[in-house]
Amino acid sequence: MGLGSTDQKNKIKMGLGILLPFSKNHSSSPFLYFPWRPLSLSLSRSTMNLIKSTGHEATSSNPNGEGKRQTIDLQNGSEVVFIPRFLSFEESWKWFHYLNKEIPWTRPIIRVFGRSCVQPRDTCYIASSGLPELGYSGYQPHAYSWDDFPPLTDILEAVHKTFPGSSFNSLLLNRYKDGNDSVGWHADDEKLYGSTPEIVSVSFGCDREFLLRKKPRKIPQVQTNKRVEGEPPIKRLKKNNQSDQHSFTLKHGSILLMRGYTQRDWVHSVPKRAKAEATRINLTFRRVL
Ligand SMILES: O=C(O)CCC(=O)C(=O)O
Ligand SMILES: [Fe+2]
Repeated sequence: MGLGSTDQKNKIKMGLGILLPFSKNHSSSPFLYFPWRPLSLSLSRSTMNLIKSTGHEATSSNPNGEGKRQTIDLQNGSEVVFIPRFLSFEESWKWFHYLNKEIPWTRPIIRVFGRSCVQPRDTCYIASSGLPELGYSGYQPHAYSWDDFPPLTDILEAVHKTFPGSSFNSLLLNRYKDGNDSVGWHADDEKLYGSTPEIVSVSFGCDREFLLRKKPRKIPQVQTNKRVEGEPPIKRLKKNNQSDQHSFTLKHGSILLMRGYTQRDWVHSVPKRAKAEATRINLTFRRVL
C-alpha cells in the first residue's frame, strides 16, 4: 500500500496534523501534510552538551533556513553534522513518493554471524560506472546507474552544496516498511571507502531513531596481581559512559553526516521500534575511492 492514503499518513509519527490538497504545481503527491507541532530534535543530554550550532541552513528548497546545522564533536577526530530540515516537508513528500514507487527495491539474503537471514529492510544500490563493487554481509548488490533515476542527481547536487568539498559517487538506499524493519549495529568501514569516509544520510517518511555508540576499546588489565608471569596482560572491555552514545530522531527531510574517524571508532544502528507504524526511506551517499 502506498503512503498516499490518508490512513497511512496519519500513522506517521510527526505529530497530529491536517491533510490539505496539494497545489496544482505539485504533481506527484495528492496531499501536503502540515504539522501543528514544530519539528523538534530529540537528542540525548550528552549529545546536547557536545552540540555546536553553526547557523541556519538556507537552501533553495528551504529559503527560511529553519533547520539549524548542528555539529557534534565525537572527539578523537570523529564528527557528526545534523540538519533537521534539509528539505521542506512538501519537497520531502515528493521524494518519498518518487523513491517508494520508482526504486527497484529488493530484500536480499545476507549472512550474519555465519547464518543466512533475510535483511530486515529493502535496499537498492546506485553507483557511478567503473567503481569497485560493493559487498557487505556476503551480499553484492547490483549497481544501478545514476542515469536510471535522473531526479536523484538533483538531491546529490543539493547534498554537495550543503557539504562543500564532498563528492559522492554512490548511493545505498534503505526502505524500512515499519518499526519491525531495522539495521543492526555496524560501521560503514568497508575498505573501498578509505579510512575516513564521509557518509551522508537523508531521511523521508516515518521518524526513526538513529543510535551511535562508541566501539568498545580493549585496555590492558590494571590488576597486575592477576597476571600470570610471561603472559600478555589480560584485556578487558572499557565500559562505555554517557558521552559514548548518542541518539538522533531522523525526521522527514533531515540530513545527517558522519565524518572523520566515525566509522573506525563508532557503530550505528536504526533499531526496531514497535511504535513506528509507517514506512521510512533513507538515502546514504558514499564515496568509493
Ligand atoms: O537508515 C539509516 O539511517 C542508516 C542506514 C545505514 O546505516 C546504512 O545503510 O549503512
Ligand atoms: Fe550504516
